[in-house]
Amino acid sequence: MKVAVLGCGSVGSQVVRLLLEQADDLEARVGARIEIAGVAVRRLNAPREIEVPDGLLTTDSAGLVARDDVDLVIETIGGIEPARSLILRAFEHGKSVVTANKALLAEDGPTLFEAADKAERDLYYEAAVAGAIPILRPLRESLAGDRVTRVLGIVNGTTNFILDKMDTAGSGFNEALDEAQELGYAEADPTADVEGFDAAAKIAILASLAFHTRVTAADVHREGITEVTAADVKSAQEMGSVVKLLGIAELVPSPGFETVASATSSTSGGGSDQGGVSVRVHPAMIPRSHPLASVREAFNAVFVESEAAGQLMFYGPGAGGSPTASAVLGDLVTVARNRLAGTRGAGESAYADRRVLPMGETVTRYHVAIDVDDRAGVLAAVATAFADHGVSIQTVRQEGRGEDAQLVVVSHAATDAQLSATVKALREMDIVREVTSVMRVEGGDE
Ligand SMILES: NC(=O)C1=CN([C@@H]2O[C@H](COP(=O)(O)OP(=O)(O)OC[C@H]3O[C@@H](n4cnc5c(N)ncnc54)[C@H](O)[C@@H]3O)[C@@H](O)[C@H]2O)C=CC1
Ligand SMILES: N[C@@H](CC=O)C(=O)O
Ligand code: NA
Repeated sequence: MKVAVLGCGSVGSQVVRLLLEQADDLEARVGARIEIAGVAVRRLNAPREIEVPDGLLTTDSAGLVARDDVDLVIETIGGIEPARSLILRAFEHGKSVVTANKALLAEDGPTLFEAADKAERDLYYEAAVAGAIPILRPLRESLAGDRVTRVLGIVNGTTNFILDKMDTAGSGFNEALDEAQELGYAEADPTADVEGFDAAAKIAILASLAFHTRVTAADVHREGITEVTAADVKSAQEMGSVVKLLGIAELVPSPGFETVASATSSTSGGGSDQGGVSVRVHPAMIPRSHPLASVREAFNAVFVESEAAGQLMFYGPGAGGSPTASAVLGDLVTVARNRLAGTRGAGESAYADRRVLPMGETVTRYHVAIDVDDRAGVLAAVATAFADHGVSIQTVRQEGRGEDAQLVVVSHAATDAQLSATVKALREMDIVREVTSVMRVEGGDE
């Protein structure tokens, strides 16, 4: 079998290395030798991490994917174009495709799935979410008989590294970002990481698979970590929590349904049901006892809750050329085997067609730290602001006295709209000097 590799950057170069170094083992596992037909690059003599054998490099990516002798195409160029056109062209010419491209899948996955269906070929993309960690195949295959209710993920290595440094070394945001860039985790332009775009693409892909529906990056409520301050991190520490950038996808029962289980058990013949989904990326405080709190440095983890299996956690390296290439090669073995057997894996499963809730309707909890005047009636006034917006308080503690008095309130679950209206009202109160920290709370009791 012949494989075309598109792109020879961090991931593509490691894919080529593994294809060459492990050719004999791959042959034994697949049942056919996998040879590289060509490696498409932008410039033939650019510096590369590996030496590509003579005659394989080409700048004609469109020609390579259409070649008659090519069976399989690996796309590691990234971005929307020309990656999308090349993948569509590969399907038009009957190739099976493996890609690491989360941005493209999250923006325009359905176009790719439809092309794969029409061509009756495979489209596999394990590397696109959390790098080496097997998470898409478990959702698509291992958990296909269960009902997933929630996915919580630390799916961006750069932001986890920054938040971890702020927590453990007391680093400031910029200092931690500089270190992440020096260590090669962050992109040269780290906007996609720190503003949550990368995590948003990944949680859109996870939500689609977990809930058998279509969720695109545009559906995801997204907040990055640029506003996270040392005060937020300290406030989290004081309540035994840690700040993480979380990708969250959860099944939400429709009004009138008591639980997710009752909503989903109403499934009709066509498979659609009454539950919607909330899909979001934002910083959140989680208790240090939660398994995700132990995910340090640039590691990733995806915590899955399902009705029958209960809680599962998938952990490991979510970025880097070699770990990501491991996931690409795993997919390659599967699609090559399928091709030899004249079959294909499961395609897109989007039968449930669920509504994506606006953030205002999403039920969350807030941690709010407020600098206040330390005098009689202040606590009651603050509590009233919460009550006026229908938000119940779980805990309040006071820190400091006089000029330094601070109230730290953790709410019970309420809609995000109720909670943000409460914070707005607090900011307008005379007794409130400053609202110093507002952050959502996840992973604890409601
Ligand atoms: N680097 C990582 O840790 C991870 C990357 N990914 C995904 O893997 C993909 C590749 O990422 P990286 O290797 O990190 O990016 P990269 O920027 O290191 O490599 C992309 C390569 O594609 C080349 N390229 C651009 N246009 C081309 C064209 N028209 N024809 C041929 N080559 C072209 C570029 O010159 C570059 O060498 C992206 O979709 C990324 O999101 C996924 C998980 C982790
Ligand atoms: N920049 C990403 C790389 C992989 O997706 C990250 O930091 O996780
Ligand atoms: Na993965």
